[in-house]
Amino acid sequence: MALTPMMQQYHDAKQVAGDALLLFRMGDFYELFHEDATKAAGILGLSLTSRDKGDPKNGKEPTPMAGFPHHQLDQYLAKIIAAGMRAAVCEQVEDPKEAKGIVRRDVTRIVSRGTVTDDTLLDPQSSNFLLAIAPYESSDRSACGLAWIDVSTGRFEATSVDPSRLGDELARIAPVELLVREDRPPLPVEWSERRVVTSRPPWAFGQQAAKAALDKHFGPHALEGFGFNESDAPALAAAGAVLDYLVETQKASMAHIDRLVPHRTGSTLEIDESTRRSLEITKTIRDGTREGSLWGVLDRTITSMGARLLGDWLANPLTSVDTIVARHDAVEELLKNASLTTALRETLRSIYDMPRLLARITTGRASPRDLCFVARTLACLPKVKAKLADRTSARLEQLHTRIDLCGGIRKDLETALEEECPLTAREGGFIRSGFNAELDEQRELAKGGKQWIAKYQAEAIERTGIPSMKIGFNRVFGYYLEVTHAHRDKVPDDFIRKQTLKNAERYVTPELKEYEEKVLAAEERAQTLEYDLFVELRETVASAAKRLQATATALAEIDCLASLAELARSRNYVRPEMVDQAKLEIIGGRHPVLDVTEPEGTFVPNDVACKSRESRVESLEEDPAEGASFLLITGPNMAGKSTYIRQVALLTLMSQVGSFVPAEKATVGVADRIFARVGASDDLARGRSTFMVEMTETARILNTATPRSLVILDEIGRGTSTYDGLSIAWAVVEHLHNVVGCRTLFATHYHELTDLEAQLTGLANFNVAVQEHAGRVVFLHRIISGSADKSYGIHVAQLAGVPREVNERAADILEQLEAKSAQTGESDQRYRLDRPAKNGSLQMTLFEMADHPLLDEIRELDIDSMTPLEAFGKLSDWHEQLGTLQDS
Ligand SMILES: Nc1ncnc2c1ncn2[C@@H]1O[C@H](COP(=O)(O)OP(=O)(O)OP(=O)(O)O)[C@@H](O)[C@H]1O
Repeated sequence: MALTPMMQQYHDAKQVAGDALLLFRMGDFYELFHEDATKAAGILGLSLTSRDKGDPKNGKEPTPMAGFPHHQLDQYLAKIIAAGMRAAVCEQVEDPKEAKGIVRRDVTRIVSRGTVTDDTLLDPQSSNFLLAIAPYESSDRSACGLAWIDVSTGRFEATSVDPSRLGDELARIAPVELLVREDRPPLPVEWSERRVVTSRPPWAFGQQAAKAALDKHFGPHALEGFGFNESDAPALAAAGAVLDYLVETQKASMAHIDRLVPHRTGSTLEIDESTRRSLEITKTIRDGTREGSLWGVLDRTITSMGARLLGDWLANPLTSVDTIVARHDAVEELLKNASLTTALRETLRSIYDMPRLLARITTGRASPRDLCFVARTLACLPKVKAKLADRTSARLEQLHTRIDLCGGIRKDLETALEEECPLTAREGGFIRSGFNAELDEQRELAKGGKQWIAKYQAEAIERTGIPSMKIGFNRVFGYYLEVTHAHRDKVPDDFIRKQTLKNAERYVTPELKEYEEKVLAAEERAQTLEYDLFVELRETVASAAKRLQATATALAEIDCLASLAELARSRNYVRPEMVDQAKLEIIGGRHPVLDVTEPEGTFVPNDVACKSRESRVESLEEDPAEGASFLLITGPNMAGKSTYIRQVALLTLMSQVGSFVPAEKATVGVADRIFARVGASDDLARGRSTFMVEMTETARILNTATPRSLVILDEIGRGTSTYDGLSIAWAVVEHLHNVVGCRTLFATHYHELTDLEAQLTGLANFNVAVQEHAGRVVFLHRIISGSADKSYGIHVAQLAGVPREVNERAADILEQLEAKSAQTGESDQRYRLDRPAKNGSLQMTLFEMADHPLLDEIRELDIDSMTPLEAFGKLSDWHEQLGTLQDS
């Protein structure tokens, strides 16, 4: 059956929309049809109706249909986006009055999580990145290009990474939507969950398509100017893919995306996905929220752009001492000058989210209110600039210079706009009177006309003696005089009847028509003029977008620095001394989150001192008693081991972000990478057990840590049997101490490991002090030198409410086991790993297996040629064989 012209138009639009829900504008409604209508009815709570009755004879079902009034578009877009779907908005693109035949319609934009620009659909405090992943393979290289755009601010960056680092980069950038090649296997669940994943054809990721898209947008040769080179081919392929997608779906000017910034590894601290999660830098492990994370505690910013920048700083701590020190200098100046900081923060309260306003202005989606917000922000700039006039630190000096007052634009906006402006330009009334003579004239005419109509009504009442007669207006007849049936006989002859209602008649007169034309024409003219003036103003601001954006970036940074100063003041933080050596000395350090959440004064501060093997060797020549590189921390459950080691990692990270730290004194050597393996987590989604996850992460640390890194490890080897676990922990300690030599804090319950202090010169034992009082333990949370005497596991079980008889039985068993082990001379170290210094090969001393053939294999093993993961695999293998042997 042939389609009606309108349904043909619908089908054409649906081709463009693809899998996005097509919102098809029909008069004052957006309608959805077919499958889209059925889906929308479920997601959006719309009632499902049908457009026709179908054709039962030919087996044709009625066409499902659902819709909503046009003014509710934003509300429904928000729901569609929240449901992780995309929506294609198909508008009427010509005036129905002027249409010959059916009105023309076009898909004007495709909206998804990663392409929204409306404030109502965005999280003010987070960037909203759309990220493309471009797989890249050449004869000598396999890489992944990544490019991410925040359309709501215009930020655009790209990088090339080794495919193994893809998860880390996704955790760092935290995009909301991913563009992937449709012919590649689906991404692992943990990368795609809570994100929209949009498939794109392979050609979209090709080098040629990318070059064409980038050249078209930025102009030829712009990329070299941005600092890209030949080795960046994967990054550029991704950049082209993401830009091309925007051009295709947004159909608006993307002029605000005026730069593509290369992201270079090495300039920022490398933090892998699991470390980011374990340290709870931007969200908590428990519920994935900002509240309770480091970001939540640190953020005292006033503006949304400041909050986003701080999030960005936390995701990308610095590695250059000079740049970090420049931030610390600025924070210190603001901390010392409290009145300046208070005044700056007060002014920032009147500043709006400029990057997002500018994005809407340059893409032509701004409202008069957006322009009004720009004007208000510009009005604050002289105050901010004046306040920074006497600054002394280099960074504040630079920021002061970067604030461009944009006086001309401010004056234009202030003379043109009313104090309060409406949300849509069509509402009108936002241009000040006196700004444009023609507009004033038309407004007067329209106003005068309305007064005339009121007067005409009064005169008509007097002339006819019909007191209830009133003048009304509708779109069909324009102005009319309404007379109830009771007064019909008093209607004069010059009234022309137009419409009969149930209780009344409607009439027009020649005079009424004449004035109506004048009024309506004036109103329409005023509206058009006002809209044109609005577009002109919008363009004035858009043409200065670059200057305004640079000023906005400076304001965001001032907000961040002032926020760090305010935090340092209110929480009593100190400035860390940054050094270019791999050492760390903290006195009276506190965990930044527990410091806030624990009752005031109850958190017990602790010290730390360690330095990498290299720095230790250097300083040993001066002072043989200089600190260790490897701190082994034992202590009862619940004593505070994990808290302590995390605290050390967090204080290092905070220092490199530019923040002061919760401590009495801190000297921090810049780390190139921080690794945290804290707490057991499994990854059932990828079919990996807790132990497998632990080993993969551990292997990665051993393979990638450098002498400049900081490693914190908690309970390594806990996910397997005691001896396997101990063997692995042992080997890990040796590798980190002997081979890597980086600063390491290792919390463990394997007391056997404390014996290593005698063999490994850079290893020092620490434990967490407890007091035993009337059979109960009291946790002092104080880290002291030396190893713990026992685990107090049973005491903790008692604290946790394990029934008394179970606890007593456990204590009984423990006693018997200890007695047995004393008798036989056996200890947990039966299967200890022994590394003869001579050939460096790892051997296992299996006391009970003197003649087992496995021993030869073990003796011959060249551990140095294996990766740690291979070595662990081998160990597990042996233990398994040993187990079978013992069982038989
Ligand atoms: N320095 C401290 N001051 C005050 N309270 C602390 C301190 N350190 C830890 N705590 C408290 O002790 C609790 C347990 O700490 P943590 O989880 O670090 O212990 P743990 O030794 O790692 O335990 P387990 O071995 O059972 O994992 C924390 O939740 C915290 O409330």
